[in-house]
Amino acid sequence: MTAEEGRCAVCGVSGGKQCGGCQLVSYCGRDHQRQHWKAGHREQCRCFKISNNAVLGRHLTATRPINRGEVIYTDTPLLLGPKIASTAVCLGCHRSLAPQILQRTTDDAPPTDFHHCRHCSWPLCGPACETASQHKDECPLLARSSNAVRSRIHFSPSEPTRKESSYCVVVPLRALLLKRSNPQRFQDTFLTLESHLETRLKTPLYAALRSNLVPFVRDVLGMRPEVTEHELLQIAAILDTNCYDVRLPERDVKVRGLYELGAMMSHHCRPNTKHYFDAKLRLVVVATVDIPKDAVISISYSQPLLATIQRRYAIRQAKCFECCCDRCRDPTEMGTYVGSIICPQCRKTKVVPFDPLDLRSEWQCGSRKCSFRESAINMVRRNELIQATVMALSRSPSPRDEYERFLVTHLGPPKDDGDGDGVDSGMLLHLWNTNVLQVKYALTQLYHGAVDQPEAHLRRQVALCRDLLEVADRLEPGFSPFRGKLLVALRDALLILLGRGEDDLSPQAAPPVDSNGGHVRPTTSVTTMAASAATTTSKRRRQKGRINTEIPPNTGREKSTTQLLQEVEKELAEMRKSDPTLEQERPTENSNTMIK
Ligand SMILES: C[S@@+](CC[C@H](N)C(=O)[O-])C[C@H]1O[C@@H](n2cnc3c(N)ncnc32)[C@H](O)[C@@H]1O
Repeated sequence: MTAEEGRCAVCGVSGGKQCGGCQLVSYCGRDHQRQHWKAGHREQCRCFKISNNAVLGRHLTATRPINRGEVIYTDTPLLLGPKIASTAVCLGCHRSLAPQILQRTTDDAPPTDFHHCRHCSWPLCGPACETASQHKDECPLLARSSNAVRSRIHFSPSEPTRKESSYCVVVPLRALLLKRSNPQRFQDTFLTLESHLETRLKTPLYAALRSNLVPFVRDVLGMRPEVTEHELLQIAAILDTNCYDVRLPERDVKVRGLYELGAMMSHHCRPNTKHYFDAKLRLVVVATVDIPKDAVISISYSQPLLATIQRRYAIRQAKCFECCCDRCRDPTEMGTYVGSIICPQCRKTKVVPFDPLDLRSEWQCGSRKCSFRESAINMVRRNELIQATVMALSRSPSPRDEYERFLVTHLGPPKDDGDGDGVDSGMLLHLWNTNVLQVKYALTQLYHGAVDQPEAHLRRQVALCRDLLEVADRLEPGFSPFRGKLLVALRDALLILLGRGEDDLSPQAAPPVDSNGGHVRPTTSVTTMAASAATTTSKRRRQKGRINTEIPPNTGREKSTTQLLQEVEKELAEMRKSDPTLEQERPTENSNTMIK
């Protein structure tokens, strides 16, 4: 009985009230609605359905309009366990093991080894985890590998977070245990998931799995009668195509999880949902924007600040398909030009791909008056060089200062090269180029946190967050994790500024470079120069109506600290309602340049 027919799902009488959850069934009144709920609608009541088409395969579509912030579903893991290469992790509770030893280590108590399970020898946090539900069924099988594992996984003081590839056997083994305990579910759910096995078999990873995973499971663990080589590799491929990285900040580790509904989510580079994992490691999917009825419900398998070539490459490698979403098809990437550089020939306009979906397609200067052309491969090489520089900076002893220097070097302090356009012609990056964005985002995480920061740093943080929020609005709008993290960083900087009585955010109110009252560390000149370079260059370019004209002016610049803080707090309060993890992860000095 459908809502359209308007008849009560229980008694068939003309009913006036629709189920608010799915809007697919109607009731004559509350009693029958309750009765129907208990009789099974509880499990069926969803705001989405599984659809299928030639491009996406199976995917989720909305069966009614879904509001921004609504939880779309919560999904329990079908399988969970260590990643293919993992730092030492407890197979019982999935806690990282090295931090526990390091905490106990003192001058008097030198580092020891992990606790090794008394039955199978695999490392665990302690005796209690030997009988944990995750571990107890696999333990007798893993015991057959005890000699090999003891010599391979042990605590190494010089490399406490070394990744160990032996962990690649654990989740496939757990899949085989599912096959034993629930053959129907294994057959009907697990084995129907997409694997891209044929493509994966041609990769070096699968060559390695064939020579490591297969003999380990079939010969060492003695499962030859239960599983063929083909089935084992298919299991590995299904896991690689469908697993989520489950970040467990409080356990200091990332594991992989397979979720039945989660595995039905298709990808979009500008997704309409986000997800988090609750205390029971369930996957919770939340709408980040309003989703109309019948729209595809998507997540992103990638990172928003990567350029199209980089995202498509990463997706092809990890998930074996070519993304052709709106953002990938748009040479300007929703007006952000994340993958572009400024034309090395005319220095006035950005270089964009002729066909962003074709790697053989040329890139060309956006100006019709300029003849500059470059192959995609050369664009990739240029980008890789800059990327390598950024990666090196992230490993330097003082990444924050190095990042600021990078911005000064690549965006340039405002200096005129004399050609009359007010723009330094040496600089090929622009304010929203992928490398610049990665560096700016890393800076927001590095500036975040210290209450005793100099005012110049706080103002810099505010400016960086507001700039990146404009990017977020184009690339991951609404309640996205990217916007959430920026809003939290912005809120904290504004709170400190306000606490110091600084209610004026206009550039004129910023302290001059040389009069910081002893607050500012030697890095300030770089900070201030970078901030000033970014705003002035951008202003000049906008005024010139050429480079960066597509970047809208920061209209909120004149707002007072109080006003801006109120707006940010309001949005965060809305976001928090459906995402308790919003403020969970605090940045550290090691925050890298990637968002997820
Ligand atoms: C997690 S699964 C999603 C469910 C899968 N479509 C199915 O039918 O089982 C991921 C796979 O779905 C397909 N897929 C997801 N998003 C896609 C997209 N935007 N374009 C093309 N294929 C996509 C790819 O084959 C990808 O490897």
